[in-house]
Amino acid sequence: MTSGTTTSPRTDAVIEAKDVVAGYLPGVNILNGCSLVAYPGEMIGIIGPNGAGKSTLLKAMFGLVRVHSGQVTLHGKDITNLKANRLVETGVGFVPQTNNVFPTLTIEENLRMGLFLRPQKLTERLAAMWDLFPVLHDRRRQMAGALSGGERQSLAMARALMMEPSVLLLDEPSAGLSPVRQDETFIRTRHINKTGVCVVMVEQNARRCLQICDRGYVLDQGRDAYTGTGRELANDPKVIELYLGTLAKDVEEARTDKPAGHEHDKAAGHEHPHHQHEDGVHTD
Ligand SMILES: Nc1ncnc2c1ncn2[C@@H]1O[C@H](COP(=O)(O)OP(=O)(O)OP(=O)(O)O)[C@@H](O)[C@H]1O
Repeated sequence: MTSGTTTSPRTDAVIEAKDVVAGYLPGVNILNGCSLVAYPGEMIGIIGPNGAGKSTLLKAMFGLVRVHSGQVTLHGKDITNLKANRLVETGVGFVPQTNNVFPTLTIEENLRMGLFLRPQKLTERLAAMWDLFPVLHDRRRQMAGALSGGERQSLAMARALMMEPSVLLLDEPSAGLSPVRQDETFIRTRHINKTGVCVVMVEQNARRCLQICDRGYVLDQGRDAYTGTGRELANDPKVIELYLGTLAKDVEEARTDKPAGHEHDKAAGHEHPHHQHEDGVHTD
């Protein structure tokens, strides 16, 4: 567990935001020196109180909110304030929370739109998406507007994946879904992550987010207040006081492989190695 701005000796970051100061209006900063790093293969969750700047951080990483100072890098290359189309070309995929599909286009047309920068790979990428999302293949000629919330979320992710991004930025993928569909979305996201795509997602469902992600960031007032594994965050008294409330107990109860006699591990800082189920759900 670290507190405040994170620095790391590692040099293999996939995407990194360093001390980002950003906002929507001149003179009004929403992010006040916010940092986040995602390493190869990681799935990162961003949680925090309402208005903390979680979505703004994702948007700043995707060039949708002006970064006034600080830097965003992809594989060490500066991508700060690049336009969204350049970022997509470079390897960043972004799925906004709403309006993330073209409702009057078919599912297949939506996926074609996702690859308009590289049409020569269409057949190959469509096949990969049908593999990942069989339900989309079955309904490929239907209008996207006819999809359920969970299916639409799948299509939005598939569209972003058409360009084979190094990192997928997801803004509240479980928003508006029933608990069952939320869980399917989390597990599907973990599955996508296991195909080699780094995932950074903002989530309101902090409990589930901390269970399934490799690491989390707790944002507060536009800063990365805390970072650590889900278990570290869920058990940190300061994080609980700031945001989580009774969450630590919930996360602990969700453990299915809790061996007898390991009660001391519940204390923050007594980490033991992760155990991971095939669906990617951490249960340590
Ligand atoms: N387009 C915008 N123009 C001006 N201010 C905005 C805009 N979008 C967000 N804000 C402001 O930025 C602040 C942070 O918003 P943001 O959506 O990043 O928070 P969040 O942590 O994602 O919150 P929530 O959990 O409620 O979605 C809020 O005070 C919000 O009012």
